[in-house]
Amino acid sequence: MNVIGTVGLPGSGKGEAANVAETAGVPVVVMGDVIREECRERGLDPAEHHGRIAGLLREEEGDDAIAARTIPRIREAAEGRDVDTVLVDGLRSTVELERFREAFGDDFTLVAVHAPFELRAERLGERGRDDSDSDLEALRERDEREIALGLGETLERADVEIDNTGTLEAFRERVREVLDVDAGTGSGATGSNAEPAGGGRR
Ligand SMILES: Nc1ncnc2c1ncn2[C@@H]1O[C@H](COP(=O)(O)OP(=O)(O)OP(=O)(O)O)[C@@H](O)[C@H]1O
Repeated sequence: MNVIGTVGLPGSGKGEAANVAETAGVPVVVMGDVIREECRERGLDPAEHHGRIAGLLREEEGDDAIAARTIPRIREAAEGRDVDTVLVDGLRSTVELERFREAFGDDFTLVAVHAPFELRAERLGERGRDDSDSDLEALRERDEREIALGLGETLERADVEIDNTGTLEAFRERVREVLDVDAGTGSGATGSNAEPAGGGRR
């Protein structure tokens, strides 16, 4: 099984990469889902407590806690499906990277998605998912928080780099190349069980 992890600063294009994977029938495991689930188990609203619970999990179970909890989900995502690639969205630190390398060895590939600050700010502003993203200062703070967690160092240790400074279509094509899937049929090297691409975009 090939496990492809993505890493990138806020707004770099990780979510888009995950959309491309899903459209091509490649299962996507989102590390943040582990935290959302933990929030619910503790009776807390994830929208409000996500950051605090992520920190708490790391304190209680170690810096690799979220990666450790994600590993069985990755294996489950591939189980019973005619796929041999799984995409993992949400790596944040080298500790997590090491945990994945330990679990999957050479089958783990870290893909860094890069886009400059101004472009990310513009794209996040356009998306309107989070009002504060249109505020450059808020994005700068988010960047700093992520870098403090170890995201910068993790980016530097990527196996594959994707530059997301061109069109969305060019980016999607590059992601398909890295995932080794086709746009048209969703079949590619990951198997034939995939849904047809094209209409599945969120
Ligand atoms: N090449 C591109 N051209 C135009 N828009 C893009 C491009 N790449 C991504 N976008 C858009 O920019 C926004 C941010 O991208 P995306 O959500 O994939 O980032 P992200 O890395 O997942 O961010 P976050 O960490 O905040 O979740 C999205 O609306 C996405 O559709």
